[in-house]
This record gives sequence, C-alpha cells and structure tokens, in this order.
Amino acid sequence: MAKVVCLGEIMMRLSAEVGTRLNKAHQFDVFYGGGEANVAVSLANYGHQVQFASKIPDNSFGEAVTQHLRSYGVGTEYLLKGNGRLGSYYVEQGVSQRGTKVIYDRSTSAFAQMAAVEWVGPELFDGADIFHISGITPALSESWQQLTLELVQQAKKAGCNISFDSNYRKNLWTQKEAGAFLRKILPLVDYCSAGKLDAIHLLGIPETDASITYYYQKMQEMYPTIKAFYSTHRQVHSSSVNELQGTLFSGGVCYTSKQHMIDPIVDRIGGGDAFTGGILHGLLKERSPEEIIEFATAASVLKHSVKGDCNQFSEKDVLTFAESESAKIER
Ligand SMILES: O=C(O)C(=O)C[C@H](O)[C@H](O)CO
Repeated sequence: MAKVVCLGEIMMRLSAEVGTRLNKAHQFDVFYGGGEANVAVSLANYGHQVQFASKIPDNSFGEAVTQHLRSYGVGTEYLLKGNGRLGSYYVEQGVSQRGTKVIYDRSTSAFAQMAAVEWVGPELFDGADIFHISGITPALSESWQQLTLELVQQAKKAGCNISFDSNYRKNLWTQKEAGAFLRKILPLVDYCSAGKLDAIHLLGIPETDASITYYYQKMQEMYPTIKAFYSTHRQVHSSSVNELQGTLFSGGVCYTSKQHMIDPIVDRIGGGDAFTGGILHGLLKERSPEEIIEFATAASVLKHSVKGDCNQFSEKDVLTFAESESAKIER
C-alpha cells in the first residue's frame, strides 16, 4: 500500500437537473469534489493510504466535505480549518449538442485565500511516494502559484514523486498565465497529465496533423525528466455520447487503450481525475504500461456512469469492467 498526498481545493457542486438552465433552477443536487480530491478518492478506493490536504471552513459545509472524504477512506489529518467559506460551483448540464456550463463561486474560499504554507513542518510528505497537485490550484491566485512551487520543492526534498495534472480551467486564468506557470513547474514534475491541447495552447508547440505521440515527444524534449505523460482523447458525438481513448507515453513509447463508447453519459465531471487516479495506481503498483493505460481508461469510462465528481469503483470493479466491458448483469 503506497502513501499519497493530494493537495487542492474541495468544493460544493450545485447541479441543476438535466434540461433546466441555471437561471431557471429552483433546486440543485449537491455533490462534493475537486480535481485533486477526486484523485484522492480514486486512490483510496484502490487501497492506498491517501491524505487530502486543504483548508476548509469550520462550519457545517466543512463537516460535509470531511465526511465525504472519510466515507471513501481518504485521510483528513491535513484538512486545515479557518476563515473563509467553502468554494462552490454551479453546473448546467449539457444535453444533445448543448455543452455543460460551469460557474465558479470560489474566490473568497478558505483555500483560495491562503497566502502562506500553513502545514507545519516536513511531516506532510514523510514517507509519501507521490505528491499530487494540479493546475487548478495555481490558477486561484498569485500566492497559490508561489505556494504550489514551494510545496512541490518541499515534497521533492522529502523524496516524493510529483504528479501534476495540467487541468486547464479557462474560467480561472488565461492560457498565457497557465503556460508561464507550467514552464516553472514542469521541470520539477515526474508524472504529468497533459495532452495535445495543453501542448499547443499552453506550451506553444506548433499544431500539426501529427498524432498524439508527436506532442508527447515534443513535451518530453522540453522536459526530459518527466517519466510519464498521459491524457484521454474524446470524440464528442453529443453531450451524452462520447468515445474515449487513453494514451500513456513512457520510455519514448506511446501506449494506447482500446476505444470505449460511452452512451449515455450520466455525469462526465471528474472523468479526467478518475483517469489520473488509474494511472497513478498502475504506476504505484508497477504494472506494465499496457495494463496501466487500459485500467486508467476503463476507470474513467466507469466514472461517466455515476453522478458526482469522484470515482466510486474499487480496483476489482475496474478490472472486471475492463475485461468484460459490457452491460452484462453479474450474477
Ligand atoms: O473545476 C474544478 O476546479 C474542480 O475541481 C471541480 C471538479 O471536481 C473538477 O473539475 C473535476 O475535474
């Protein structure tokens, strides 16, 4: 069982029912999630010892996210409590050719307002194999850009592998700002979730008709110490029908999963985090690249079948699905 530390913001998601626009909504479904928290849940589901570090308010919503994380076995020792609110976001779910819309309300959250590393001492990373962070956190403030780099440096000093998911969010910062930050963090990263769009729009790699391997090769030339790049490729037929395929670039070779048809999609939010969770699990278990990419892509496909931000499947569930991949009833 490996030890993993995930750090980021966890929020309350308020989702209008399918077919209702946000400006007409009278009721919302409530979920809890955040890019890094979702990865923490996946890894805890697979049996790893995971801590989620963040800052939350000392009120009922802080309690709700703590219970959410604990219900999946994620450690909450490093959940700080303090001033500010729980960040939230609203979702208007896409239907047919209309895409999903997200509105954030998070700038005054306890986490977003942090201006110094408040976790005391190096023990946050003691014995940890991986420190996972994403591009959402540095997008929250200039302070968080500094803190992210500081934390990554501390984690590296403590011997952790650094996992970074670029997770570009256009509602939080510009491509130029994200690109400038990526150039600072990527030299420190070991495992990197970034695909073709990140390569073109954030790292300035010229667009060509070439396959994803070309973009991975270019990113690898820029950042030779990164041990693995990975991403999913989505063919969008409509908001509820997508095809999904995963790729993993490691040791100069690109490994491709089978292509999955997802029809219908129940909830696609967190599909990328489920994929990253699957990749990190495979890397921690030292599985072959072929096994890793099939597992991670299957985990992401499964996530699309359940409501909420996080993956709710065990390793056995994912393996069973990856092997059978059908709508059969298991008896
Ligand atoms: O969009 C964000 O910042 C979130 O963290 C909310 C979701 O859980 C996340 O986008 C899923 O990847």
